[in-house]
Amino acid sequence: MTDFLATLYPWTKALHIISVIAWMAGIFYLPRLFVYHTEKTRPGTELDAVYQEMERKLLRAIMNPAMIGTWLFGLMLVFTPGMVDWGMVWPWTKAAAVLVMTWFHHWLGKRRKDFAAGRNTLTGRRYRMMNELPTLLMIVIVISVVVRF
Ligand code: HEM
Repeated sequence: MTDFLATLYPWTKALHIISVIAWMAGIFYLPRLFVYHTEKTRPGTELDAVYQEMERKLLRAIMNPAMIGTWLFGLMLVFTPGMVDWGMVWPWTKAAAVLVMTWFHHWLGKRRKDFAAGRNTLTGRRYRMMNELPTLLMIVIVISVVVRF
C-alpha cells in the first residue's frame, strides 16, 4: 500500500496543491461576500437573494469539494513513506493551522445559513476581521511545509 502511494506521489501532490488553491480562493472570497451582503442589502430584497445564491454555490460547488480534496490528498501524502517526520515541529504547526482552517470553513457554513434564514447578526467590520484569519493560517501552513523546521 505504501509502495503504491510512493508511485502516486507526484500526482497526489499535484492534486493536493490544486485542491488547496480552490479551497483558499473560496475561503478568502466568502467572507468578502458576507461583508457586502451585510452592508449593501436588507433581508428579503432582490439583492439579498442574489448574494444568497452566490454564497450557496461558492460553498457547495467549490469550497466543500475543494476542502474534501485537500484532506484526501493531504492524508495520502501523510501516509506516503518518508514524507512526514513527526519528531520535527513543522507537521504539528501545519496540522494545528489546518484544523483551525477547517473549523473556519464550518463557521462560514453556519453564517451562510444565518443569511439564508434572514438572521445574520454580525457586522461587516466583524466579517472583515474574521477575513484575516485564513491569511494568517495560510502563511503558517506554507512556511511549515516549505521551510520544514
Ligand atoms: C487538510 C489537511 C492537509 C494535510 C493532511 C496536508 C498534508 C501535506 C503533506 C504531508 C505534505 C508534504 C508533501 C511533500 O513533502 O512533498 C503537503 C504538502 C503541501 N501542502 Fe498540505 N496538507 C493539508 C492541507 C493544506 C493546506 C490547507 C494548505 C495551504 C493553505 C497546504 C499546502 C501545501 C503545500 C503548498 C504543499 C507542497 C509543499 C512542497 O512542495 O514541499 N496543505 N501537505
